[in-house]
Amino acid sequence: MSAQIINGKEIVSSYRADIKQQVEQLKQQGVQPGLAVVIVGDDPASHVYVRNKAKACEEAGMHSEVYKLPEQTPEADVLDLISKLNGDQAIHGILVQSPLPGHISEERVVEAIAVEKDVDCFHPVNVGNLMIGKEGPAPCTPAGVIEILKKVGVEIAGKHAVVIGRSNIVGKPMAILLLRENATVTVCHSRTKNMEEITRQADILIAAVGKAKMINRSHIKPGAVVVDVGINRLDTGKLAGDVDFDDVLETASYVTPVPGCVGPMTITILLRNTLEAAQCAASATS
Ligand SMILES: Nc1nc2c(c(=O)[nH]1)N[C@@H](CN(C=O)c1ccc(C(=O)N[C@@H](CCC(=O)O)C(=O)O)cc1)CN2
Repeated sequence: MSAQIINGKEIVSSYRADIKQQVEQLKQQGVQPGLAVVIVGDDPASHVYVRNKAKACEEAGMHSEVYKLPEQTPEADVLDLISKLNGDQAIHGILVQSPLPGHISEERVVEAIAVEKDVDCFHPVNVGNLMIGKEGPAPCTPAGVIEILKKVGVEIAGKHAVVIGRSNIVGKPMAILLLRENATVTVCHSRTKNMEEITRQADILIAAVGKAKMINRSHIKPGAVVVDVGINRLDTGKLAGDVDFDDVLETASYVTPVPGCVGPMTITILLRNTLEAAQCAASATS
C-alpha cells in the first residue's frame, strides 16, 4: 500500500476562496473584517508566520495591521497596545504571536485580549467554552486538522485517534476537538511509557511533538491516517515535520506533507475566525 499524500494546497485554496466571498458580502454591508497581529522580538520563524498571516488577510480582502515590537518591550507596553486594539472598531481579531520573550507573561497578555476578539482561542473563557462544547472560536491548528480530515473524507466518529503532544496550542485542544467528533482519544506525551504500543493502535495519528522525523513506520498501524503538525528546521535549512514522511509512506493510508498542509490550514482557520468575529460584531450593531 502507498499512502495518499493529502493535497494541502488544494484544500486551503478552496477554503480561502469561500472566505474571500464571505468577506466581500460583509464589506457590502459596510464591515471589513480586520486582524491585528502583535509580534515581540526577532524570532525569524515567527516573523515568517506573521508575514504569511498578513498576506493571507490581504488576499482575502481583510484589513490587516502588524505591530512589530522590539525584544526588550516591557510587558506593560504590550498590554497597553492590546487595550487600544480592544477598543478599535476596525479590528475584529487580535493575535499575539507565540512564543513571547521570557520577561512577558503569555497568560497576562492572552487574558488582556477581549474575549470576542480572541481569534486564536487562547483566552481562558474561550478555552472553557471549547471544553464544554459552547459556540465560539476553535484554536487554529487543531481546527485546521479537523477540516483537513473532513475534506479528505476520513471518518472520525468511533475511530481511535492518538494525539502525540499535550501543548495548550495543539495537543490539548486537538484532543477536545476529536472528542467532539466522537473519536476515542488517547493523548501521549514525553512521559508516556511504551508509546509505540499505543500509537500502533491509532486509526488516526496526530503528531505534535516538536522533534523532526521522530515518528516512523514502527509507530503506525497499517492503513492509519497520519497528520503531521510539526514544523522543524533542519541544519540543512529545509523544513521537516515530526513524521519521517518517506518512512511511513508504505504503511499509512493518508499522510499530510510538511511544508504545505497543516501550516497554511492554520492560517486559513485564523481567517475564518476573524471573519466570524466580524460577522458577530456586525450583527450586534445592526
Ligand atoms: N498566536 C499564535 N502563535 C503561534 C501559533 C498560533 O496558532 N497562534 N502557532 C504556531 C505557529 N503558526 C502560527 O502562528 C504557524 C506555523 C506555521 C505556518 C505555516 O504556514 N507553515 C508553512 C511553512 C512556513 C515556512 O516556510 O516556515 C507550512 O507548513 O507549509 C503557519 C502558522 C506557533 N505560534
